[in-house]
Amino acid sequence: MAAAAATFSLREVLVAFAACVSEQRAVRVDPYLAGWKGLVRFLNCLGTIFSFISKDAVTKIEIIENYRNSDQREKYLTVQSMVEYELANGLVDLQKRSKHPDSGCRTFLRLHRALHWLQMFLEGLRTGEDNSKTSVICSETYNASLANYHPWIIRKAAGVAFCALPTRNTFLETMNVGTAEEAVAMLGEALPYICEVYKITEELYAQHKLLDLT
Ligand SMILES: CCCCCCCC/C=C\CCCCCCCC(=O)N[C@@H](COP(=O)(O)O)[C@H](O)/C=C/CCCCCCCCCCCCC
Repeated sequence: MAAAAATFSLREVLVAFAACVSEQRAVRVDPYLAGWKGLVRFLNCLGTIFSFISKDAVTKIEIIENYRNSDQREKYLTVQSMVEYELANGLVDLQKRSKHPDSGCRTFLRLHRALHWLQMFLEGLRTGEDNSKTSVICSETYNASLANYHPWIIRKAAGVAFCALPTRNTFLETMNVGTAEEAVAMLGEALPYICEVYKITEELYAQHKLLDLT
């Protein structure tokens, strides 16, 4: 775990999410994906029991990266331009998944919902007692957010994986920031950026009635 953990840096994740919001309050896709990639690296340090989660996150990241590497890459520069482009060109399955099963809007929504969980989880870690259990913080925040969109079998598998999480202090020390106290301070620095990205995206998706894409 120690060698793999060395490749993760909470600072890099913070910098990525800090770079997401433009002066016009648009959410830039590239740093958003870079933030998620950093988080997936961290998840991979925690053991193979989390592989099914990181694989799904990587699949979603790659779908959007493919749009960013396509001829239409400029349309996918920000979440705002992606929504505008895909809606204007009928590229989103609004009722049920059919002709455009992996639209940018649908795929981004999955990461956006996961960002809500992340926001609550990091806040729980930040404010938790020294001896609190990461597994409890994780399952409580998961049940209050992402679990609402997952079938029983995924919820069950996630619940089993959470039991393998280390204690809060070991978890904080794995973040490569220094002591647990220093990691808590950096979480306090990172959270406002993550919250802002979440809030802007949530408003955009609500405005276009995209929050329930199946
Ligand atoms: C700052 C460092 C500390 C925090 C470290 C957190 C690391 C988290 C890294 C990645 C989180 C995973 C993001 C998962 C995205 C899930 C997207 C999703 O909801 N997918 C489902 C729906 O997709 P479609 O079928 O509609 O295409 C899919 O069914 C999900 C499958 C996999 C299971 C997802 C379980 C998510 C649990 C999230 C908690 C992660 C626990 C991390 C422990 C620290």
